[in-house]
Amino acid sequence: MGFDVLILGAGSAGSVLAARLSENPALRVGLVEAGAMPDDPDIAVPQKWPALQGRAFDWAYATLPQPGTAGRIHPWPRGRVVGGSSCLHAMAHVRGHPDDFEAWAAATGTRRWSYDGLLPAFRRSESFSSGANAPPGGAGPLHGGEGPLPVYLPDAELSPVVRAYMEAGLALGVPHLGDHNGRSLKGVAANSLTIRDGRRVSAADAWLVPALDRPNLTLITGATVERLELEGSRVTGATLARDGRTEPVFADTVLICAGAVASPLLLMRSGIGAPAVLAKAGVACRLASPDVGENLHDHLLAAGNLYRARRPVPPSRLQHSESLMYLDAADPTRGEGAPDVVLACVAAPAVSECFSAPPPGEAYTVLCGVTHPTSRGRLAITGPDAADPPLIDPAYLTTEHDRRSFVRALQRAREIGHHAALAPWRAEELLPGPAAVTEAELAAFIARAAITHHHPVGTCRMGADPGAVVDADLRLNGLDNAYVVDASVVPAITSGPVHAAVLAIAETFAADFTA
Ligand SMILES: Cc1cc2nc3c(=O)[nH]c(=O)nc-3n(C[C@H](O)[C@H](O)[C@H](O)COP(=O)(O)OP(=O)(O)OC[C@H]3O[C@@H](n4cnc5c(N)ncnc54)[C@H](O)[C@@H]3O)c2cc1C
Repeated sequence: MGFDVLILGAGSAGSVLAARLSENPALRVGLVEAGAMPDDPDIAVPQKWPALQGRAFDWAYATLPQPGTAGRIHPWPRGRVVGGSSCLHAMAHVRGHPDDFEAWAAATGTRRWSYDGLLPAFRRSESFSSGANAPPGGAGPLHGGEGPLPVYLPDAELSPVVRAYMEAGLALGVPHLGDHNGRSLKGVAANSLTIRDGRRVSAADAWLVPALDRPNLTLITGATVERLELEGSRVTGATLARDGRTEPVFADTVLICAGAVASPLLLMRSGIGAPAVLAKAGVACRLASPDVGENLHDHLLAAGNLYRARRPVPPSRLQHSESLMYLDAADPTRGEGAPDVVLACVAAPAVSECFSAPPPGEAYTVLCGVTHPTSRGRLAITGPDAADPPLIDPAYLTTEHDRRSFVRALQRAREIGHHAALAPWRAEELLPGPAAVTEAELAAFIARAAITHHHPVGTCRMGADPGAVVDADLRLNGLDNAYVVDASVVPAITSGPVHAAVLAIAETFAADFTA
C-alpha cells in the first residue's frame, strides 16, 4: 500500500486532516486507526459521556502515582476509535483566551499560531448557533456559520441549579459573557457544546464521515502503528499490526496524529527521542530528540466542592457540567486578560475516588481548577512494542504556583457555592466541609479531590529553538517529510478545554499544506 500522504491516527486532528487534504483529488490520502468505527450508541448521548470510559474503545491509560495528589494513580481515558478522544470527550468548546496563543507565537516566532493567526481556522471549523432563548449567534467576525462542527450555545435546557450558580457569579460582580469563544473569556456563560439535535458530533462525524466516499481517501481501521520506518532523514512509511500480522505501508509524507500520549510513544518506538530513554526501553536511537515526551501538562479539577441539595436536583439535559466560569482569582470582577482559575457547576454529585457522595438528584458540585498550571511532567516507553505500557508522569501539583492557585480557586468556588442565589438549592456543604478552613486544610483536600480535566498536551512541543520536537511548520526536527499534528504540539496549554485549539491546529496545517 502506498499514499502521497499517510495520516496516523483518526482522532480529532486526523479526522480534520483526512477530510481537508482529500479535498484535492490528486492527493492519495491514507488514514490509519487502531480502533474501529464507533458502534456503541451511548457515544452519541451527551449525558452518557462519563460512562464511556473503560469500554473497549478507550485506551484506558493510567498515570504513575502522583506525590502531588496524595500518591494517587489517575485514570487517563483516550479514544481508541474513529473520532478518537472526540468520541469520549465532554463536548465543551472553548478556544482559549487570545493571550494564551501569545505563548505559541513566542515559542515559534510566527504569528500563524497567535489567536488572530488561528481565527480563520476557528471560524472555518464551526457552525455556531444559539439556543432558543439565547442572544443571537450565528456567523460573525468571531464565529463561523458554515463549518463542519456544530457549536451550540444552549439556554432553555440549562439546569436550574446551574442557572442559580451563574446568578451567584453575576451577583458577586463577575462579568456577563455571551459565550466562551469571543476575545474575552472571564465571566459567566453557559458552555458552548459540540452537540446537534441533542446528540454528540465528534470530529469524525463532522469532517471525516462525509469525506469517506472520496476515491482518493482510504481509511484503514483496526491497525495499530507499531513504528515509523526511516531511511536517512526521510520516513518511508510505517509498520502496521493488524489481525495478528504486521504489514508495511508506504508514503511520501507522514502526518503523526496519535494524540498527546500516543504520538511521542510512537516516535520513541521508532527510535526518535532521548537516547537514554530509548536505550532503557531496548530501542536503537535513530534520531536524538531529547524533548520527545517532555513538557507533559494537563488541567486538573478538584471534585469537588459538594453540596447536599434541599430539594431534588433534576438530571442534566446536556452534559452535566454546563457552565465553566473563568476568573481572575484575586479580583473576579475583572474582565480583561486571561483567567487564572476556573469554576464549573455540575448538576450532580462529582467526587474523586477518595470520597463518597449522595446519589444523583440529592447533591450538586462546584468544581474548580487552575487554568495555567506550571507543573511539567513526562512520558516514556518501557519497551519496543506498542503493547508495552507507557510511563505517564504529569507531575501534578509539583509547583508552589499550582498548589497556591488551586487553594484560591477552591476559595472562590465556596464563595459562589455559599452565595444567597444558591440558597433555594443548598442544604449544607458536604466537601470539603465546614471543618476545612486553613490553606493547609484546603490544600490537603485538593490533593485528594483532584482529577484530570482530560487535557494532556505538550509532549511534541512546537518551537523555534533547536530543542523543540517540531518546528513552526510542525515538521519533525531532523526529518524531511514527517510532521506531528495533534494536541502534543501545544507548547503551553490554553485556559480551557483544548479540543477547539487542536481542531484549529489541524485546520491551519491543512490550509498551509495544500496552499
Ligand atoms: C474523557 C474526556 C473528556 C474531554 N472533554 C473535553 C471537552 O469537554 N472539551 C475539550 O475541548 N476537550 C475535551 N477533551 C480533550 C479532547 O478530546 C482532546 O484534547 C482531543 O480530542 C485530542 O485530539 P488528538 O487528535 O490530539 O488526539 P485523539 O483524538 O485522542 O486521536 C488520536 C487517535 O490516534 C489513534 N492512535 C493512537 N495510537 C495509535 C497507533 N499506534 N496506531 C493507530 N492509531 C493510533 C487513537 O486511537 C485515536 O483515534 C476530553 C478528553 C477526554 C478523553
